[in-house]
Amino acid sequence: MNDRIIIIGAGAWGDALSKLTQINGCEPTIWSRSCGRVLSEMITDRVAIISAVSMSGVPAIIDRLHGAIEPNQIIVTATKGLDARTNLTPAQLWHQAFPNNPIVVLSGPNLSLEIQQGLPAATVVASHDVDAANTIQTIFSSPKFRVYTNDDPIGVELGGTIKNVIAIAAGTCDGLKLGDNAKSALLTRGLAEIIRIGQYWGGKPETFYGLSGLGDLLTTCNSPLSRNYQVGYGLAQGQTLSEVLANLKGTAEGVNTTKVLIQIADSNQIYMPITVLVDRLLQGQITAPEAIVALMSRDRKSE
Ligand SMILES: NC(=O)c1ccc[n+]([C@@H]2O[C@H](COP(=O)([O-])OP(=O)(O)OC[C@H]3O[C@@H](n4cnc5c(N)ncnc54)[C@H](O)[C@@H]3O)[C@@H](O)[C@H]2O)c1
Ligand SMILES: O=P(O)(O)OC[C@H](O)CO
Repeated sequence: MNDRIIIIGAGAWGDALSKLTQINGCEPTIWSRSCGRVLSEMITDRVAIISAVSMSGVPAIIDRLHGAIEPNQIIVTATKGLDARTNLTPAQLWHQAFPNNPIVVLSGPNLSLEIQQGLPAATVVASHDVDAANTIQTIFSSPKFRVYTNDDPIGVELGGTIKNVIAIAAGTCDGLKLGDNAKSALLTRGLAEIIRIGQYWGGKPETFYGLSGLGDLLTTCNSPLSRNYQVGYGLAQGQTLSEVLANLKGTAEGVNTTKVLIQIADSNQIYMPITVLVDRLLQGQITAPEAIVALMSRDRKSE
């Protein structure tokens, strides 16, 4: 299987995933927009096609691959975002375009810099196709990377995606130096919010307590390496969103994910108080201290 993997996207995550497969003796081909080669010509005979592009690039990559993928090829999506045009997840977009292919979602608490440094980590590969999940587990498993299979791809995908919104809130909380009590309250209520909308979308509640939900929430909300956390931290310092994004290395998917979540929550009456305030903060309609006051002064309720 040495050279039969292709990774699409040479950003921070595509590079880290490539390194993980190399530990197992794979020699993956990496495709990026700037490599000068035709993607559809490079996927012939690949066992797995691994997409690690940011959300904004997923529709364009799918377009490039139309008519080129064989039904037995496994599509792995490692993107953590939501499509602003359709409100679909990346795995749903891939499935819509390639309904006969096995789709595997790869997601977990996986900061790329720590993985590049050779530090240990764990992740989840989720699919309705057990054989496909097992194949991807074998490709990535190593003493540095523990890979669990899972049969709830939508739950795994949404955990890793929605936590980015809570990570923006967590960065804001730390930027304002609100302390550990406030942070724990935010993360716990943030998880409740993730489960509420995640279940509506079809995810299993227990999935959100696993690595791709709670696990990734803890990593992203506690690490200054997280770009989403950095967005919240910068806003708490009084920077505008444009100023924060201008200095950010790479993509903070939570910014666009917030917009999509607000639309879904609004049209389905799903209560998402943290997401609503993150949205208002990102839009510059409210300051970080005002967002905290608004969160704390809501109507009393039971847990
Ligand atoms: N960096 C991490 O620690 C990490 C970990 C897990 C998951 N992710 C997720 O992986 C995805 C990519 O993250 P990243 O950190 O590599 O981001 P990045 O900003 O470093 O890289 C994004 C990549 O997507 C490519 N891309 C964007 N639009 C494209 C298009 N239209 N056509 C072709 N390629 C396009 C870019 O060229 C680049 O290679 C995100 O959804 C992110 O949430 C990142
Ligand atoms: O840098 P972020 O905020 O995109 O976080 C990276 C990963 O999602 C952490 O698992």
